[in-house]
Order: sequence, then structure tokens, then C-alpha cells
Amino acid sequence: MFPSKLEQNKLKANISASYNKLYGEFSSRELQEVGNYKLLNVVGEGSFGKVYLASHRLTHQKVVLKMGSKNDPNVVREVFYHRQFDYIYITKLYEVIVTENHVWMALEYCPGKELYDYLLSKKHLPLAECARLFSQIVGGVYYAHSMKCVHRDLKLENILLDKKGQAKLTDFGFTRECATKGILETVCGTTVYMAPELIERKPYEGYKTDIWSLGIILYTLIHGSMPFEEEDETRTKLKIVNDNPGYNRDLVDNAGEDLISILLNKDPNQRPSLTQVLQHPFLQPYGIQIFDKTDKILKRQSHGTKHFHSKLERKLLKKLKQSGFDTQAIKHSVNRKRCDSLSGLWFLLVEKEKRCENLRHPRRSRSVLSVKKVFDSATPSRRSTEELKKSDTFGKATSLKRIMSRKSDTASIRPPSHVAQQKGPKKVEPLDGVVSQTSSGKSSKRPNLFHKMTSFFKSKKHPSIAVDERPISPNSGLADKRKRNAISFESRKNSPQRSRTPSGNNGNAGKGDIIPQPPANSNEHNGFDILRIEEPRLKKFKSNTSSEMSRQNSIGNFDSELDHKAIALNGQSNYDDSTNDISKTGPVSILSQQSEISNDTYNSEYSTDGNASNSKPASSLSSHTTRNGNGVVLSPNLDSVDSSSLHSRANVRGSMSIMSSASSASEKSSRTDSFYEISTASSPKTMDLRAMHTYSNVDSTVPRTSVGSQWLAKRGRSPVGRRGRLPKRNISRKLLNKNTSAAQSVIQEESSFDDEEDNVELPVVQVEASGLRDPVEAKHVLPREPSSLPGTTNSFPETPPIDRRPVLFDMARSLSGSSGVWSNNFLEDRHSETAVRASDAQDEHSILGIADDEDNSFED
Ligand SMILES: Nc1ncnc2c1ncn2[C@@H]1O[C@H](COP(=O)(O)OP(=O)(O)OP(=O)(O)O)[C@@H](O)[C@H]1O
Repeated sequence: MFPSKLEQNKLKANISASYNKLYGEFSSRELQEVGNYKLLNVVGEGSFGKVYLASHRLTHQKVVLKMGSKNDPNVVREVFYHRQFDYIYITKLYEVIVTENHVWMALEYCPGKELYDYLLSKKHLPLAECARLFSQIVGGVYYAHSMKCVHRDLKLENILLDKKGQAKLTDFGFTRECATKGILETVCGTTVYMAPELIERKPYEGYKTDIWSLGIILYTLIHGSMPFEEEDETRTKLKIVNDNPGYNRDLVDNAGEDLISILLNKDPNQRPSLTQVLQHPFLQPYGIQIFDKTDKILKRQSHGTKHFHSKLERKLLKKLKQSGFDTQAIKHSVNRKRCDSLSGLWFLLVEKEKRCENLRHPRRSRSVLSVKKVFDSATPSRRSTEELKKSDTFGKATSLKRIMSRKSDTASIRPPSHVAQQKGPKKVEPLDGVVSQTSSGKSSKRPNLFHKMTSFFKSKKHPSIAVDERPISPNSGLADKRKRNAISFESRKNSPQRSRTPSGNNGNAGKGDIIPQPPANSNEHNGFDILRIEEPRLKKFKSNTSSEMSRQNSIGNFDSELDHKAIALNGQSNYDDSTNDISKTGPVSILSQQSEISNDTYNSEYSTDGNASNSKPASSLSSHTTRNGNGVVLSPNLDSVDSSSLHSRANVRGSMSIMSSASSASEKSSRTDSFYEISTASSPKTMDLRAMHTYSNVDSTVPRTSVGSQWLAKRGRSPVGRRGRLPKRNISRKLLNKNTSAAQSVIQEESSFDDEEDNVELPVVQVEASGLRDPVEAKHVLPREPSSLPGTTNSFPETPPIDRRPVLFDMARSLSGSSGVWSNNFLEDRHSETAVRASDAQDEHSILGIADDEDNSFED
């Protein structure tokens, strides 16, 4: 029967509503989904675009989606290297989605954000926490170095904190491999983290510059300020080259100072290897643990026993098979590091399974933790006694006998005696962030279980001690984010150091302070803190542009002629300086437009063909008069720090990465490399930049972002963004006939192996097993010769003399077919090594005692 008029109208309305809804979705400017991911909210902003928190539709796992331009070689570089890494202290890249214009990276979500922000909120970190976090950072770098990759932009902003508070290395946009080239020329990184040899525009060993940056990071974590940092960038550079850092003896102990000083050795050859760093007393016990675990992981990965071997993974694979999934395809994707939807699904499923497993079978350590948590909350400052009485958990889990019989976490990771012997504020309590401030402003151990219990019972007796209501002024909620970041908890009685507050009035509330109202009966031990807002000491470096690098050229070499040339050429180019808009021309045109600038400024400095250098020698640095102007960063506020000490005048600032146009011909030639393949929506050809553009052999000096510093300014993300530095990032592929490194690990060149049978498992990393030491032995032998270990190429102190004759490097390179040559030779090497290895693999596997169900991850 034909529907009535009313029904017809209803139907019409329904159809048009759903049509409009669909149309609305299509035409919506707001992205809601990318691939299998549902966008939830923005968690950050990268140089190119927003960074989203997203949820995987099938597994409901949270990831971060970072967008990049498809035309940006840096993005290709980042993906290419990042996907090779599978390590606990490096953010995991699950999947890469290529759309028409963009590349989306699905990354492990690190809710702790950047280490920079964390440090900012803490002012400076207790030594124990520094040791823990720094060991993890070094672990990440050690892993990358063992894979023959250098990061080249290590800084606080590129270290994220995951939900467990573990440090994770990220942002591999400047990374390059060093398997084919030991000595690099391209100046890249962030000025304040740059090694002197980079500042001086000397050819440099990538590993060693990373080690320097680690020294800067450690110094900054401990001091809350940077070792070499001035208002003027030129002065900063002068300091880096000429000065030694100053140490605040209230904050750093002997071991810490020793480690910083060897990391920040001006002579790159005198810097320690990462093996030595991890074994340094300051980092114990974390360093050794991480070293051992990392070596295990590297060995396992080198044998291709990385995936599908654990019990959990096998079970999961079986389930997927039963559900009709093509498990062969999944295996293929994962083993080839394709970073496509299949491998993304796999990794996220594995993570989900692991989490479920942990929930089903909590480890013993977890129960200890939960007991600890109860007692944490039993401390008066956290929960009221009434709440605790009601707490079921407390009633069930904390019989005195049981608790006292448990070994506390603290005991299990007691610092070495040398650390324990330190006096006062240098005492180390190696639990995560557990060093509290006493009323004297000094770090002190957080109370152990016994103390917590005592204070709990005390608080029952004298409930007035419970200071649940921290005296925060009513306007504290209105404090803007900057100030909130700068909130520091200070003890009631300020220490001499802490009394140097911005107001400098020794306890009187200064401008911006929240007026403290300590309870009358508070005492030193009840954990009462005064919430104080100060002018932040830490400052993010505002954008430092690559054009500035060009204009400033090498430190001490402000050649006005070059400067003018660069500016003139900038004027010629289509690049609109005033608007920072390069979108009209795109990176390719910029590249070609900028070629002369590059040649004039950087390339001649140390090009591999031996051109005369434009740069003045390093020795001129000390006598050079500095110049204001380009790259000037506003002076940080220097309140709350001791003006007499060198270090306290410096402040951490957000830092902008730079890649100079100083590429040598060899690095430039790498633009023609064609080994990138991202197997997702786009064909490899789409990603093959050579197919899209013919790059000139030059680097750009296009500014990446505008200059101008503000307190807590986020790194500049001008419209230029990454694209500004886009043309500056090049990589070199070059075959070295001899490999001086003890470790033989190299990055997998996927294109070289793509045609092989699925079941032929070539190791992703090849690590010379003989070079690896017995992990047990490691615990007893300190320090150890590093040269035989992975990641210790040319390592201190047995660094083989570096052949700096540039012409040799050129000889091995074919500009047109470099990647082919590289791949072929490399392939041969690999085949021969694989053959030898195959016979040893089984033995080594059993020697290592790698359990089948062991996974790669580990917890500290
Ligand atoms: N895995 C992650 N988990 C949580 N937040 C993240 C993650 N990755 C990035 N972010 C957030 O996004 C911001 C920008 O990311 P990121 O620095 O990697 O972008 P970028 O384009 O590389 O920027 P830049 O080139 O300036 O370093 C970070 O500051 C951080 O807050």
C-alpha cells in the first residue's frame, strides 16, 4: 500500500537528514578520522601541523598522530629511521598513513609530555631522578648508535615521558645513518646543545656530537639551567667553544660533575663512549641495568627473534588466524617494518594483550607497589585519616606484619655507597621523583614505610597535622599556564638558595607569589609545602632559524659581505620573508633559489672537494667581538638564582633545531637516494622525492621560523615550519670499503630486500656478537673498554685516527646511483655475514638464554 502523505514526509525528512549528515561529514573542515584512527584532541603542535591524540578503532588503544608534509624530506627521513627502532626508550612508531598531501605518523602516546615541561615544573631534578631519566635517555641513544644512527638533535624537547614516567627519545627528523659515513658535515641541531666542533663548522663524528648533547641535557636536568647560554646566540657559541660549565655544588655531587665534565669535553675524541657513560658511577644502578638489557635486546633483534616468539604473541597470532586474518601478511608487514595498517594493528594488539595480561596476572612487584601506594596515601598530606579508615584496600592489604616483611622498592635499588655517602642535599633516593624537600630546602629521603606508618598513626593522634588543605591563595586557579608550570613547592623555611626568589625578600611574598599561609603547628617533617609561583627559570628556545645560521655563519665569522649576499639572495627568491610563506614556491624552488647562499656561506667552509674555507679558524673565536642582531634571544629572567654563579645565570630555553646548509657534496647527493619506501596508501614512487623533484645540490638557508623569545615560548612554528628546514636535511649514502667499527649493526635497507621470499628472515640489525660482553661480567667490571661494544665506533679512548681527507669520501660515492651501489655492496656484505651468522645463531640463542616467551620490553 502506498504510504500516506504524512509517512512520506517523515521518510523524506529522514533521508534528507542522513544525507545532510553525510554531506556535513564530507565537507567538514575538521578532521575526525585518519585511517583506522579516530582523532580525539590536539596534544601538541609540531613544525608542520597539529599533533593529535587518537584512538585506534579496532583496539581502542591510544596513539598520537603527527602530521607531516609528504613533500618534506625530513618527514621521510624521520619515518625511515624511526620505524627501524623498536626499543623501550624510544617512542614506538606503529603506523604511517600517507594521504594525498600528508604523512601521518601513529606514535606511541606519551602522556607525560616533554621532559622540558617536566623539568620546568620541577625547576631542577633530584640527583636520583636525574640518574634514572638520564640512563634511559642514554639507553635510547645507545640503541640508536648501535643501529648506526645518530640523532643529531638531542634536547629536552625531544624526550617525552610515558605514562610510567620513563623517558622516550623522539623526533628523528635530523637522524642519519653512520654506517656509510663516519664523518659528517651538515650542521644541524639546536645551538645550545651543539658541540664545539659543530659550532666551529668542522667535520664531525655524529656519535660524539650526540654525546656532547647528552652532557648538556644532564647538566640542565641537574641544575635547571643550561651550561652555555647567553642572551646573544653568538655569545652562546663563544661560550660553547671556549668556556667550561660552572657547577652548583648544592645541586651536583662529585660523580655527577665528573660525568658532565667528561661528556662536555671540548675534544670529541676525549668524550666517553656510551658504554662508559652507562657504567659511570653516577648512573648506577640504572645505567648498568639498561646497558645489559639493551645489549640483550640488540642481540635478539639482530637474530631476527624479535616478533612472534613470545607466548603472548603466538597466542595472539593463533587467535587472529582463527578469526580469519591473514597472519602471513601481518608477519610480513611487521618483519619488514612496513608500518602499515597491518603492523599497526599487530603492535597495538600486542600492547593491549600485554596490558590485559598484566591485569590478569599482576606481578609481585605490583602488589608491593600497591601497598606502597596505600602508605603513600596514608601520609597526612595526601589523604585524611577518615578516608583511610574507610579504605578497603588499606584494611585488606596492610597488616603491619605483611608490610614490614616486604622488601621496599627503595631497598632494592639502593644507590651505590659513593652516592649514599654524600652529604645533605646530594643524598640520593633512587625512587622516581621521591626526593622531597625538607624545610631547609634540601633534598631529603622520602620517608620509608616505617616512617609513613609512624606518621600515619601520628596523624590519627593529632589530626591537625594533616595538611590536606594546602595554603593556596584563591587566585591560584587563575594563574596562567606559564605560571602553573613554574609552580614550585618550597619548604616553609627557605634554604639559602631558595631564598633567592624573584622578590629577594627572604620570605616576604614577592610579586607573583602566592601568599603562603602555613599552619601554625606545621613542622619540618610533616611534608608541609608552601606553594610558590615564581618567574620561570626555564625557557624554551624560541625559533632559531637556519637563515640565521647562514647569516651568522660560523661563530666569529660574521662576514658582512656574506650576510648581505644572503639577504640579497633571499630577496631574489620567491620566499617572502615578511610573511614567512613558502607555500607558493614549495621547497624545491626554495632549494634552487637558495643554492648560491649555501655555496657562499657554508659549503665552501668544508666542502669535501677541498674548497678554500670561508670560515675563520676556531681560534678566532675567542678574540671575536660578538654582535647583536640576528638570532638574539631575549634575556631570561634571572630571579631566584644566584647571580654570582655562572650556571645559575643561564636558563633552559626551548630550543629550535637547525640544519645548516653546510652539507658537503656527499650529503647533498643523498637527496637522490631512493631507498625510501613507505608501504601505505602511496606508491613508493610517490614517496620517492627524486621522482618528484630534481634537487639541486644545495642546501637552503630559508628561515624555519621567526625569531623572538618569550618566557616559556613554545618553539616557534611559523608557517614555514619544517618546510623551512626541509631543504636542509639531506642524507648521505656512501659506501665505505672498510668499517672501522667493532659493531656491525646497520639499518635495514628495505628496498634491497623487498623482493626476497617472505620466509627469508634477514636480520634487521647485525651486531657482532663477539663484541658484546657477558652481562653478568658487566656488573663487576667497571669501567670497561668500550671499543669492542656496539655503538662504540671510534670510541674513546681507542679512537682510530679519522681520515679527514674528504676526497676519499667522494671516491666511494656515485652521485647518480649512490643508493644502488650502497645497497648492492651492502647486500653482499650482509649475505656473507648472514651465512656465517646462520650457523652461530642457534648456539648464541641458547647461550643467551632467550626464553621464547620473553618480550623486548623490560621495566626498571
Ligand atoms: N608521542 C607523543 N606523545 C605525546 N605527545 C606528543 C608525542 N609526540 C609529540 N607530542 C606533542 O606534540 C608536540 C610536537 O611534537 P614534535 O616536537 O614531535 O613535533 P615536530 O614537528 O617534530 O616539532 P619540532 O620540529 O619543533 O621538534 C610535542 O611538543 C609534544 O607535546
